[in-house]
Amino acid sequence: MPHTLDSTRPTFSDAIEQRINQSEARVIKAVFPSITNHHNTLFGGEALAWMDETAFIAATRFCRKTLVTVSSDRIDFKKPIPAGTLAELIARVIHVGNTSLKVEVNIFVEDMYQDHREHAIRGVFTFVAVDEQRHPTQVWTAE
Ligand SMILES: CCCCCCCCCCCCCCCC(=O)SCCNC(=O)CCNC(=O)[C@H](O)C(C)(C)COP(=O)(O)OP(=O)(O)OC[C@H]1O[C@@H](n2cnc3c(N)ncnc32)[C@H](O)[C@@H]1OP(=O)(O)O
Repeated sequence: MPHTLDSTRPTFSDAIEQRINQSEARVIKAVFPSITNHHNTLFGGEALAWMDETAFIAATRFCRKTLVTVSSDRIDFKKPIPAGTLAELIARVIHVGNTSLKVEVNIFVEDMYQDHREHAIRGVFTFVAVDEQRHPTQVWTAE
C-alpha cells in the first residue's frame, strides 16, 4: 500500500518514517556569478539540476535501488537567489508508492554576512526504481 504524508491518507509506518529521517539530504552551495542570469540571480535551470540531484540522493539513500526520474511536479520560485549568497537544499521523501517515490525539495537562500535565511524554491520530484532490464520494480521491500 502506498505511504504518504498527506493527512487525509494513512500515515507512514514507523519503519518508513525512520528511513525517511535517515535519508534526508542537505546540500549547501555558494552562488557564484558564473551560474547566474542577466538579473544577477541564480539561473533557474541550475536550480532545477541541483534539486533533481539532491532529490535523487535522498531517494537513493531511502531505497538503495537504481532510480530514474520520471517526473517533476510544479516548481515554485518564490524568491530570487542573488549571486554572493548561500543556497541550502533540503530533500525529503514524502510519498512511497509501489515502484515510485516522491521527494520534496526546498531551497533556502542565506545571506553570507548576516543571520538571515528565507525559503526561495520548492518542488517535488518522482523517481521510479528499475531492475536490470530498466523495468519498474518495487521501491520498498523492508516491511
Ligand atoms: C556512473 C556513475 C553513476 C552516478 C550516478 C549519480 C548521478 C548523480 C546525479 C544525479 C542526477 C539526478 C538523477 C537523475 C536520474 C536521471 O537523470 S534518469 C534519466 C531521466 N529519466 C528517464 O530517462 C526515465 C525514462 N522513463 C522510463 O524509463 C519509464 O517511464 C519508467 C520510469 C521506467 C517507468 O516506466 P512505465 O512503464 O511508465 O512505468 P509504470 O508501470 O506505468 O509506472 C511505474 C510507476 O511510475 C509512476 N509514474 C509513471 N509515470 C509517471 C509520471 N509522469 N508522474 C508521476 N509518476 C509516474 C506510476 O504511477 C508508477 O508508480 P507506482 O504506483 O508503482 O508507485
